[in-house]
Amino acid sequence: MFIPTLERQCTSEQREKFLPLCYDYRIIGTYAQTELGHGTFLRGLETTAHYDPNTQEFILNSPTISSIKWWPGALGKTSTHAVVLAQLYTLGKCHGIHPFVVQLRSLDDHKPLRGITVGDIGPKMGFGPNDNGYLKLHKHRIPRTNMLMKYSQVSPDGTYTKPPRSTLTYGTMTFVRVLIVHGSAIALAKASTIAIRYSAVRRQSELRPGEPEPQILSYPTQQHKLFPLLATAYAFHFVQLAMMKIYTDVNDQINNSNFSRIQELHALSSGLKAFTSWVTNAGLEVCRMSCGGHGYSQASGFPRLYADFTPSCTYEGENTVLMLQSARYLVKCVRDARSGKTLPGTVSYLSEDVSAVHSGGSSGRDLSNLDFLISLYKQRASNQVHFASDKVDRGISAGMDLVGALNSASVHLVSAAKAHSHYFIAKTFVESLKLLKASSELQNVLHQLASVYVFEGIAQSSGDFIEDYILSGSEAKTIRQLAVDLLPLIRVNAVSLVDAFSFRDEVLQSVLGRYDGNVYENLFKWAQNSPLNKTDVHPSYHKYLGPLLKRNQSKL
Ligand SMILES: CCC/C=C/C(=O)SCCNC(=O)CCNC(=O)[C@H](O)C(C)(C)COP(=O)([O-])OP(=O)([O-])OC[C@H]1O[C@@H](n2cnc3c(N)ncnc32)[C@H](O)[C@@H]1OP(=O)([O-])[O-]
Ligand SMILES: Cc1cc2nc3c(=O)[nH]c(=O)nc-3n(C[C@H](O)[C@H](O)[C@H](O)COP(=O)(O)OP(=O)(O)OC[C@H]3O[C@@H](n4cnc5c(N)ncnc54)[C@H](O)[C@@H]3O)c2cc1C
Repeated sequence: MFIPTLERQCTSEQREKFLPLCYDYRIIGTYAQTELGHGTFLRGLETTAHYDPNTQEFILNSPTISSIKWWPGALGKTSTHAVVLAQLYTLGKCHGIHPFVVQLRSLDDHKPLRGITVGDIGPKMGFGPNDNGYLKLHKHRIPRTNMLMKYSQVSPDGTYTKPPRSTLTYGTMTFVRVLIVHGSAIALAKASTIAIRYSAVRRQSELRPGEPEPQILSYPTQQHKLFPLLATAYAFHFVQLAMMKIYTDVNDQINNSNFSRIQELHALSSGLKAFTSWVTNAGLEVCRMSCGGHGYSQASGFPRLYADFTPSCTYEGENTVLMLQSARYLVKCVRDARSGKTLPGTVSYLSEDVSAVHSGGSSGRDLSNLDFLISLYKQRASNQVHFASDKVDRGISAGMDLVGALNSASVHLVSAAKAHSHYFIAKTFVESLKLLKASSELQNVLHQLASVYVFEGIAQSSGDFIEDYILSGSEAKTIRQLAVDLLPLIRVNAVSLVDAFSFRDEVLQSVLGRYDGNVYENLFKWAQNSPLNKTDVHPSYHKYLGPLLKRNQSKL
């Protein structure tokens, strides 16, 4: 996050000064925003940067315990520098949070500089090798030119020039949220690879006495746990490509001083970051449990995969908070549509009339037709956004201010943003396959995956579709069965579909997910390396167990 911030928020002189140092690893940096007291509420950050025109320096200070920076990755022991987000004061006025490059440690002996107290925050649930750190600043002075000034400036006499948009400071977070959509796709692909390969190796239970034990991958229930997640990993792959394309397009526009799509990008990236990381987080646990007892061993790779992935739901914007950000934009779009404004691409459907139950056009309600089903996802998203939006309007009519009305409708707003994100993902998956240049055999296999994704998505949220009369109960049941019918077809290619992710064994770090399938022999080898097995008789025997056993035996 250090380098992306410099790349986005430096002036050209600052780029020339800082970036070569970073690219050559002459300095190592971190992004220090979150404090003990505040992570989500950025306006509440307490670190201050007071400008002193006499020396042309900023004085950085952590005025309270709650203002100590807390969590930044590699801050504790590794980083020599940080981008510190602090409340800017100049000529007696506060101008909100701004980014400052702060040197933390000497480049000669790595000792913290005067005015800097820095350290590691202690062990976490995962991320063991990362020294997430704390930082307390005591009247620490930095040159004026260390404030990142691409968008807002403080001139030598202290005059402040505000940015064209205050949220441009948040640009790095948007970028990393887009990367987390990609990270979700990767994590789910890894977990599916481990679980599906292992399920092809593992045999368990005789269906009928005397029959060979089937591979557990042959059980429909096992397929029903894993194949929708495999399909989801593929869906997330295509959606992260689409998200990155939108990000790049909007970022290019921003670089040309066109800020018209910032809000759309913020809403979409926030919704997709939250949706994909929540689904992946839950999916990793399903994959682990689908491997039975061995899934609980560190040898499976799941404990580390889960512990390292799960903070994705929290960092870079806590998921509920981001869903609310996304919903806030959707509500605004409903208002804009009602007042006759044209809505941008990803939300244009909110101005369509989807209130009538969809007839399905000339082909009728063909429940296996993906285009038809995507139109039902659209209808569900639109209904939920309008429902939540109406709740907000009713709150305002009842005398609440906008903030109060949004807060009181927030449970519905989160559902609406989830439905919007789900529609975007399902639509993107189906549309991406249409554009893919692939053999008809491959298209066929990918179509099966897209179908199971779309069918299962409806089956798992059937209440939403039935509540709003988008589907009848019997239609929802039919779609649930269509998903089940696909499982044996996907079974044929399941191992190839995870092999296609092409994770090397060193990357998966899983005995269960080994490419060669040689699981049992390697589990046995892995266990030999347990520290407890260094000696045949463990030292604890001599200290505790031996005396206990001997004392009790002598009583006999
Ligand atoms: C590997 C990773 C390691 C992890 C690293 C980290 O975690 S690093 C730490 C990561 N930390 C976090 O991620 C912290 C999470 N917190 C935040 O990002 C924000 O403070 C907030 C989103 C909660 C908004 O707070 P708020 O309610 O106080 O509101 P406000 O006054 O701030 O904004 C008002 C207006 O700004 C709009 N807008 C907001 N963001 C963006 C954006 N990115 N783009 C464009 N626009 C944006 C918003 O829509 C609204 O527009 P409107 O409706 O007025 O037209
Ligand atoms: C592994 C890891 C790495 C990190 N790396 C960095 C880093 O490099 N740099 C950095 O600066 N930070 C980093 N962070 C900090 C991270 O960005 C914050 O923890 C995150 O943004 C969440 O903020 P919070 O901790 O204040 O959560 P809180 O906001 O306190 O969330 C707690 C609960 O309150 C709810 N809540 C909060 N506000 C609202 C609201 N307005 N409406 C409804 N519900 C609300 C949330 O939904 C949640 O359930 C890291 C964190 C972790 C875990």
